[in-house]
Amino acid sequence: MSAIKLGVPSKGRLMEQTFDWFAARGLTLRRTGSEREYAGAVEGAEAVELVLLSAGEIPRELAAGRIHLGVTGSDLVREKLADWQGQVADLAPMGFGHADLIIAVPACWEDVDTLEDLDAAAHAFRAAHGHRLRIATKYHRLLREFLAQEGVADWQSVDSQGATEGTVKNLTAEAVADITSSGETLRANHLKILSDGLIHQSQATLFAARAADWSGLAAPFSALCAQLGVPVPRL
Ligand SMILES: Nc1ncnc2c1ncn2[C@@H]1O[C@H](COP(=O)(O)OP(=O)(O)OP(=O)(O)O)[C@@H](O)[C@H]1O
Ligand SMILES: O=P(O)(O)OC[C@H]1O[C@H](OP(=O)(O)OP(=O)(O)O)[C@H](O)[C@@H]1O
Repeated sequence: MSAIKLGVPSKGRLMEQTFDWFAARGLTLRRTGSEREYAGAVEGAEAVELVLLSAGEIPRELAAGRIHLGVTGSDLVREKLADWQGQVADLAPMGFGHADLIIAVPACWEDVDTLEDLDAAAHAFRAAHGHRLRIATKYHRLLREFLAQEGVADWQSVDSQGATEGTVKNLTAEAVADITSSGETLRANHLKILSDGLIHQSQATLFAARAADWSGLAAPFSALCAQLGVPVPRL
């Protein structure tokens, strides 16, 4: 018999809080095998199979229909999938994994507090240096869409897959677009958030894949949605 494949983050706080969220709804998810083996089991629901994946890969697995359901950050789905709403249905915000995707600039840039100021600074920067102001990020799509919508021009993104706040000190970027939760990393790196520089408020979210093969799964899926207390989406 086919089963509903549920993809969840394979490690860390996101995995533990995901397990807790399902446990509160009567579903026991657990890792099986050795501590390092990415195998899992589900108890308490019919025809649900656990797939442990990197949080960053869950959007792609959903889009490809290789998993039916997936838990990951709402930021990652928006960043990794073009037309994300055409590819997945948003079933439930889960109330953890909160983080803000923001734009920050050096704290010593006294004249730059807003996106309008950033736009002016970017024009001045290009005139002075002959190349565009660099914003380091791993959220290229969200940053591009946000700044286009807000009318900021004359900037370029540079890729940074980690330690993004360090790029300004290392002189590989003038500004950053990254996730923050406590704000400690920004403060420690002498960066300040633009007052209107909030791109997305992210949290862990349960998504359903439109491209997955749902044939024969309508009954277990309805039962699962009822158990989780979420409406059955139109896929
Ligand atoms: N400091 C933070 N506080 C809260 N949430 C965070 C923080 N940093 C990242 N997140 C969120 O955690 C999720 C996973 O982030 P990220 O892609 O960095 O995963 P990772 O831990 O590097 O895992 P993997 O490499 O397995 O994908 C994202 O949705 C992100 O918004
Ligand atoms: O506001 P704070 O509470 O200080 O958290 C923000 C930091 O957390 C994340 O990094 P992570 O630890 O995931 O490492 P990364 O640099 O590899 O992304 C994010 O990229 C920030 O660097």
